[in-house]
Formats: sequence, structure tokens, C-alpha cells
Amino acid sequence: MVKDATTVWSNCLHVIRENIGEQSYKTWFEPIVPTSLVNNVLTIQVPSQFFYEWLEEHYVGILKKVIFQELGSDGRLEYSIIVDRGNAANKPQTVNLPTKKIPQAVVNSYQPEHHVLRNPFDSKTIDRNYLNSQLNPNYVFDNYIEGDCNRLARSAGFAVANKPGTTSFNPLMVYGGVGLGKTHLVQAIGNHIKSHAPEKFVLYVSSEKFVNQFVESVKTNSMQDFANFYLLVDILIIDDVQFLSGKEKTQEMFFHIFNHLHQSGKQIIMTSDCPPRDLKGLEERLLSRFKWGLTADLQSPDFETRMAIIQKKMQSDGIDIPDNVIEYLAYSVDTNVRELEGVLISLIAQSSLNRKEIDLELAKGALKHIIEDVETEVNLDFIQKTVAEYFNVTLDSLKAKTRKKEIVTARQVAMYFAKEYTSHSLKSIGYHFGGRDHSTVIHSVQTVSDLIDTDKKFKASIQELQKKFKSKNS
Ligand SMILES: Nc1ncnc2c1ncn2[C@@H]1O[C@H](COP(=O)(O)OP(=O)(O)OP(=O)(O)O)[C@@H](O)[C@H]1O
Repeated sequence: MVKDATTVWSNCLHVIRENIGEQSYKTWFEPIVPTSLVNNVLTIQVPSQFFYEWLEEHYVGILKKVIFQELGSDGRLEYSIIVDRGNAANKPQTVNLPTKKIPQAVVNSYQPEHHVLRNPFDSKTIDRNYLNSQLNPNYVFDNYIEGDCNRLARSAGFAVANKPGTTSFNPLMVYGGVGLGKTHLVQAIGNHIKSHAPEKFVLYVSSEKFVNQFVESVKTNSMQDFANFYLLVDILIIDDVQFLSGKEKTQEMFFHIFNHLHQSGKQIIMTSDCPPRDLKGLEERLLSRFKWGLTADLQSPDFETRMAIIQKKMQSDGIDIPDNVIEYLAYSVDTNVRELEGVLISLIAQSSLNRKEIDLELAKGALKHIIEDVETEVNLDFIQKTVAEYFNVTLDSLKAKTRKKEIVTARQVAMYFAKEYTSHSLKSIGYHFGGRDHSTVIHSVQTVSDLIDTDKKFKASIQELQKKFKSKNS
């Protein structure tokens, strides 16, 4: 049977989908179109050079495998790259798989022409007060630590920063919980563009400010000025778009501005505290536009990223901090980067106020103030102390290597309560019990739960301990 490109690619996708995450599959594989299969060479069309490079960097292994499976050892894959705008012919360029980078000459020939938009309005009519939203020069790529938690968003952001308005990431939507680095990242894009192309009009504005400005323009009957100003922007960075929710008139204006900028090849970058599909109170037509480009999330930073962030921050403040303190802080503060920064500031303050070197003891003290505020009253120290007393073992033995039965039981119970009553991650709990790993914590929690179900005496002990913790909490 003669194979065709669509069938071969769909077989490949089947295997790829099973081997990578759903979000990655949607982002990187759904937009690909198979275009031809000639002499055992399958050509697939990808939306941009960045897209091609990302596939090469991250998925070359699986791609080679599936091509081998489908087409045998002489099977090959070629990419054809679409360039969004600018090149008159818009003819896809093909590149062979093993080539890591597209030759610069090829790239150049496909660069869109520099986009110059005539100012459609008389700039004199524009209220320069709108220009107040400025970029923070401290938010740059150089001090934005990369990790698994932000890799896609950061890379896409960097691509946009290098070629605003001409990648397929328009709009670029970055979403994530509080303090995870959304504002830092989008401002880094703005700063990068400003430093490489000072003539571009980069505007950062919070959605709240956008709403307030709009409301003010309605009051003073100057909506046209408001619109005129925003239509001049080359790169619009709008933070926290969830704030537009329920504000219909502002959304209408934003929709108009969005369309105009997008059609003119201007870059739009947005942030939100949740993915577009969960943005309540936003018009469907606006939401559907948000999905035109790329949506990338920021996750809570993993341990290694937290370590790197602490190192970088201390380094830039010219402060020396021992490795064991960095490790301790990175294990203990696992919620978000802002909180991590809060702990560092408190630590530096205490060190200079008390004229003490930063060491583990000082770090524990600094953390106590902060963690006790955000956690329940029952913290890890209290749990360990209470459980150790109850089982009549020493506090140190909970953290030691010993496998004596009564100590193992006490340790498992303490881990069980740590999981129940604190917001520490499994990894962090393990760390506070003598550097055990998270699977030991899972095992302990499971063992205690099983014993509660099967051993009445044990269950009574747990209930007694529970009372102590509950009375402390109330
Ligand atoms: N990957 C990172 N590397 C270095 N610093 C970071 C990183 N992520 C966040 N930060 C720092 O953490 C702090 C909080 O980040 P930012 O204000 O950008 O978060 P946010 O997601 O916009 O939060 P919110 O939703 O509350 O506005 C900032 O000082 C920022 O510099």
C-alpha cells in the first residue's frame, strides 16, 4: 500500500501523544501540518523558525524514533517553515532534520520587512499622562532564572523579545499564580526590546490602570484620545487581564485596540492569574483572540530553581551566604518567589541589625517570623516535639538514621501530621526529617493511614495527638 503524508504523520502523532504531556502535545504538535511524502521524506509545516528550533531541541529523539518506525532506516523528516508576514512569496522553506540551525542567509531572506506604521492620529492630541506606566529596569532576562517551572514561557518570551510582532506568539499570554514571576518576565521582554530597538514604543500597563484610564476618558469625554494613544503602541504589555472581567465597556475598547494592533503586526503580551479558559466574565470574542498566539504557564519553582534564585539574588546584593543556608531556605520556602524574596530580605535585615554573619541559626530565626504567619499555628517543630515526647523518643532520633522500631513509628507519625497540618511539600518534610526523600514521606503517611484502619490502639494514640494539635490551632 502506498503511504501518504497524512497517514504517516497521524501514526507518528499517535505515538508522540502517548509519550509527552498533553499541554506540550497541544502546543508543539497540533499546529503542525504534514505536507508531502516523497522518496521516503516526510515534510511537515511548522509555524515559525522558533517552533522548528524548539522541536529540534526538545523532541528530536522521539521524532527520529517515530520516523524510523513509520518509514524505516532511510526515512527522513524535513520541516517547512512558514513566516507569518512580510515575504511576498511566503513560500515555505524546507530544512533537513539534522541541521541544528537554519542557515542565516535563509533566515534573512524570510525576514518580514521592517514594519512601519504611519501614525494615524495627530500625536499632539494625546494626553502624555498615559505614558506613566513605565518599565522597571530591574526586570530583565539576565536575572530571570530559568527552570522547569518557566521554561516554555521564558523561551517564548525571549523569542518575542527578539522579534516582536513577527513570531507566531502573538498574543503571548503568560499565566500563573501569585508571585511566580509573570510581571518580571513580561517586563523583561519590554526592556529587551527597548534596549535593542529604542525607537519602538513599548508600553507596560496594568489592567487596573487601563480600566481606570478608560473610565476617566469616558467621564471627560476623551475616549478617542484614549484609543488614539493605545493605537500608537508598538508593543503592548498588559498585566493581570483577569481584572477586565465583568467590565464590558472596557473590554469593548480593548477588543478594538487589540484587533488594530494585531492586524498592524504589533506585539501584544498579556498576563493573567489563570488560563484563558478559566477567565470568567470575559467576552468570548476576546477570549478566542487570546488563544491566537501562545499561552504559557508559570509553575511554582522547583527546588533547583529556588536554589538558583537565592544564589542570584544574594550575588547581586553582594552578600555571601553559605551553601547549607541556601539549601535550607530553598527547601523551606516552596510557595512562590515573592515569599522567598521576603525571607531573604528579612534574613539580610536581621544579619545587619544584629551584626551577625548569615548562618543556619539566623536563617531558622528569620524563617520562623515569616512561616508562622502564613502557616497554621502547628508548625513542623511543634509536631516533631509533641510526637517525640508522646512516644518518649528524642527529637534528634526523629532526624537520625536509626531504624529502631519505636523510633521509626514515631518518625512516621510525625511525618503523617506534618503532611496533615502544614503546607510543607513532601520534599520539604523529608528534608526536615534528616534529609529523607519524598517517597519515604509518602510511605510513612500510607503506613500510618493503614495502621489507623487496622489497629485500634494505634488509632487511639493518633486521636490523642490530634487533640493536642487541634487545641493548639483553635
Ligand atoms: N524566575 C525568576 N527568577 C528570578 N526572580 C524571579 C523569578 N520569578 C519571580 N521572580 C521575582 O519574584 C518576585 C515576584 O515576581 P512577579 O511580581 O513578577 O510575580 P507575579 O507573578 O507578577 O505576581 P502577582 O500575580 O502577584 O503580580 C519579583 O521580585 C521577581 O523579580
